[in-house]
Amino acid sequence: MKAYTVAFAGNPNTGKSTLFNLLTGMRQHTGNWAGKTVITAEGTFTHNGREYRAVDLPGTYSLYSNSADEEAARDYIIFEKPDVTLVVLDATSLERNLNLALQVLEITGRAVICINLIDEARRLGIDINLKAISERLGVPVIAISARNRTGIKELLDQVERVADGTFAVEPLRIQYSEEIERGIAELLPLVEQAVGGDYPARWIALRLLDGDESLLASLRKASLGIRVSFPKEVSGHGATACH
Ligand SMILES: Nc1nc2c(ncn2[C@@H]2O[C@H](COP(=O)(O)OP(=O)(O)OP(=O)(O)O)[C@@H](O)[C@H]2O)c(=O)[nH]1
Ligand SMILES: [Mg+2]
Repeated sequence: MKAYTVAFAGNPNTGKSTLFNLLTGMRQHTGNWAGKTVITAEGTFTHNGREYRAVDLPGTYSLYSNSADEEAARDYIIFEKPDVTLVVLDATSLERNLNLALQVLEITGRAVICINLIDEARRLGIDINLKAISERLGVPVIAISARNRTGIKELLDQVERVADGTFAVEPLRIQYSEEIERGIAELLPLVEQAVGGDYPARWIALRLLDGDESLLASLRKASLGIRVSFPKEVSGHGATACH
């Protein structure tokens, strides 16, 4: 049986490495300051008799191309195509953290949302409606405390269901302004032709509209060349940001 690959994505300091260490028995550095994980770490664990390869991605606030960390996390999800991307969120600042979850869902529906630090949220009196978030996002949403080791079995059960297709994901698709949607519609056939069906064409079209040169460079490196050049005034970030 082939091992499933699970990539851990999330904002800095949301407990990705704490969860990674708990599952793999490894000792990735953890700490309470941002940017601890700079090198992607790999380990393995088993659940229900199945082997999983865990990949701890650097913490990022987005998957645009603002830093080497963001490019590394983005490229891993796009090109390595993990069976499941586990998006680890901080339960005490969900609104900010959900931005990254939405971006991951634009790239892949094979995702599970892991709301970590639920112990801290409870202490602060924060009540989270997991069912409502799951229905809205179209993927499983589980609350855990990596520090207290609670919710881990439920989390891995859902990871398994997404990996083996038992959970039929329906990732939320963000509807942008008419102008942006028109741009996507124009670009989409060209992107699909260039990259084929294995890559997230809508996300790539969106990033091209935003002038994301770094993504283009990564596509070229993967021999998925798209012949586009950006006029200077178009280049930049933010036009399609979902925040
Ligand atoms: N209260 C509480 N603290 C946690 C929990 N999980 C992790 N932490 C703490 O949160 C801090 C950050 O944890 P890390 O695992 O280093 O976070 P990370 O997401 O890997 O951080 P980066 O590598 O910077 O992206 C550490 O001090 C952890 O002990 C949890 O479930 N509850
Ligand atoms: Mg880390």
